[in-house]
Amino acid sequence: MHLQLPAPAKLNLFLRILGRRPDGYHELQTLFQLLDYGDTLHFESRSDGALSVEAPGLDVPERDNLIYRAAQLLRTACGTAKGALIRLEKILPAGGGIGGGSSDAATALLGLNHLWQCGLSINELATLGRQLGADVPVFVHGRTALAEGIGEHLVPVKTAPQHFLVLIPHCHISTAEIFGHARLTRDSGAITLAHLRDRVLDSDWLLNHAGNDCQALVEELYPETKSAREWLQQFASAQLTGTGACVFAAFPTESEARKVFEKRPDGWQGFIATGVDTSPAHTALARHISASRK
Ligand SMILES: C[C@@](CO)(OP(=O)(O)O)[C@H](O)COP(=O)(O)OP(=O)(O)OC[C@H]1O[C@@H](n2ccc(N)nc2=O)[C@H](O)[C@@H]1O
Ligand SMILES: Nc1ncnc2c1ncn2[C@@H]1O[C@H](COP(=O)(O)OP(=O)(O)O)[C@@H](O)[C@H]1O
Repeated sequence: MHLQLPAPAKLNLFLRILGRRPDGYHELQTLFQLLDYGDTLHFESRSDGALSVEAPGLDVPERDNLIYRAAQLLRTACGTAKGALIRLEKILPAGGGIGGGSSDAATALLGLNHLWQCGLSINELATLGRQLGADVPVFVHGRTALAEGIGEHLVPVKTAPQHFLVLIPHCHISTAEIFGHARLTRDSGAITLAHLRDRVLDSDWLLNHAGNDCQALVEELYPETKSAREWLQQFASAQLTGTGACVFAAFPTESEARKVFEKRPDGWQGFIATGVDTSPAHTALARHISASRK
């Protein structure tokens, strides 16, 4: 059987760091905005039980690929000896703060749970995904959401329809490096969830008041992220996503976003994407399941 599923990117429309836990992880408040843009995974089931992941262009050994690790975890959890060939069409930059690796892992869990008929619930898949990274559960649940804890307490929200211009500076930023840095702001006051929920439709409030606590440090360590944000800031409020490196701004229409994108300096990379409430991976899997029942 062949199955093709998207692995969408996310943006952190704001990111507040409330403190550090004894295990070194940080308590956050963030808004994960899912996008209609991302990688694609192609799955083929294999009868010989072998598992392989092809990821042309991605400089990660096969066994370290989050897709491979997700597949192994799922095989153990559901006690199957079935195999698969998974091919990754990678367009999201690694270390960009847009969740590419985490989303690939989540799509692998969703796709293989179906292909291998494991029958795990979304909550069970999210718990497995958490072992791979703090960002994996939001992609498994597949809803744009406010997140607390280390990103695992999720409250789905609807955001204003928006088109995002995302710039990809030429640097790869390690999440662990930023969270381990002595000068990271990690004492933001918590905002109550109800208060946050009232403001998710207000993009100016999000960008101007909620902010991203990683941004000042990341801009100091990686000045190319600052140059990208300052350039974008000429046209709309612009901000870093996650621990970087990507920066983004929101526009009411796609054509406004595109007009600004076309003005970017030579050699600058990026993309335009629309915010979505539901993950395209969930939509595509539901469509596949309903088509195969006919
Ligand atoms: C903070 C976010 C916001 O989206 O940054 P980005 O990676 O997207 O930039 C994510 O939640 C990251 O999630 P993810 O990239 O899956 O993180 P993990 O692999 O679990 O952790 C990488 C490292 O970051 C640190 N870390 C991560 C999440 C967190 N809430 N507190 C932390 O201190 C830990 O040091 C950990 O060793
Ligand atoms: N399928 C994958 N796609 C991208 N990165 C992966 C993948 N599997 C493992 N990785 C590793 O995970 C790291 C973080 O990737 P990614 O999730 O794209 O960045 P970020 O957390 O900044 O959004 C990469 O630098 C890479 O070493």
